[in-house]
Amino acid sequence: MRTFELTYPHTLSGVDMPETVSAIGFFDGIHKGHQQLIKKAVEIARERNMESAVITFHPHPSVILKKGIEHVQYITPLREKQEILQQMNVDRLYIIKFNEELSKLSPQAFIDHFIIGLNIKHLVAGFDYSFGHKGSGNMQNIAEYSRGEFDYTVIEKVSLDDEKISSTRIRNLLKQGDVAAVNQLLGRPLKYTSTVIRGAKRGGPELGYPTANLRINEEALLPKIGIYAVKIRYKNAIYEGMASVGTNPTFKEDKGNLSVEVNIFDYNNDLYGEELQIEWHEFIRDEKKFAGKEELIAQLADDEKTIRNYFR
Ligand SMILES: Cc1cc2nc3c(=O)[nH]c(=O)nc-3n(C[C@H](O)[C@H](O)[C@H](O)COP(=O)(O)O)c2cc1C
Ligand SMILES: Nc1ncnc2c1ncn2[C@@H]1O[C@H](COP(=O)(O)OP(=O)(O)O)[C@@H](O)[C@H]1O
Repeated sequence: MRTFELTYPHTLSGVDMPETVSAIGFFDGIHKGHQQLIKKAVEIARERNMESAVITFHPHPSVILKKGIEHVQYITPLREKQEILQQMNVDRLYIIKFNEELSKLSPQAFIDHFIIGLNIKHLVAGFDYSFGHKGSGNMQNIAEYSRGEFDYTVIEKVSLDDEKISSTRIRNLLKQGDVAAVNQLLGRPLKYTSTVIRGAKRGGPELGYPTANLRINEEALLPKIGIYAVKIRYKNAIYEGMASVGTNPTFKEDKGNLSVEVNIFDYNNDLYGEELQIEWHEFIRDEKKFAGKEELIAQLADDEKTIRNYFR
């Protein structure tokens, strides 16, 4: 997959670009609905002997339009989005960096610059996709803007349990800690990739449960504070383990600071500076303040038992 970072105006010339079939959208999460849409673009590209493409936006337009006030966290940070699209056999990824001027383009100017201008011959988008100033262009009136240069496919609402699959629904489930339901909507386990940093050096020596502390990735959404059954990918191997998202209230010196830590089962080696990928599988319990470390240790032993059973 080739990636192109564009802004408005971009300097790519349509005549030098291959003809593509392109999916367009913000696609946070690349959930099952998004997947249908992107697969459709890849499929039509194949039929027409064209390259497949995805047009997306980064950062989220609201970051630009609210002048940096809002700090957006993503279900799939950009790097993960790229990995997933690559796996879906997308040939070209156009990442558009939103700006004030772009937000003011008329629907016709948007289409001329970013669709016709990138030599897109077929566009695939969701039924509720909109474009141009204040979103006045949409998939119902897009034919008025196409100048006969491209045609399009509209993907209807994709539901699970009678409710639309959407990034908002996934964000709400994450706030409730329901990672199992999130995984259903994503069609794969939710992931969190980061680097192991040093913690208080308490887990191994004092508790008998070493925990790899992950650097907080400001761009990534986390499930709510609590304890989770997880799988850990490290150097092409997969381990089971238990993760804590929280502030370690039992130890007041950690107070207020959010940490993401994971105890990896059947593993014993230095991980400082290494990159791990956590897959969230199930919410186990809320974080608690224990009277002392003996009680926390007993709870950790119990969590381990619960989680080993869960994976069995
Ligand atoms: C599975 C798991 C469950 C945990 N549950 C709690 C908890 O309920 N309350 C709490 O104060 N800390 C909890 N912790 C966090 C520990 O307090 C923390 O991992 C320990 O203090 C080690 O910190 P360190 O890695 O900075 O040395 C949990 C950690 C793990 C891995
Ligand atoms: N099974 C394991 N799970 C997690 N970390 C482990 C494990 N075995 C060894 N380690 C190492 O031990 C470190 C955690 O030990 P810990 O005493 O909790 O220190 P820290 O407070 O610095 O995280 C990890 O960062 C990793 O390098």
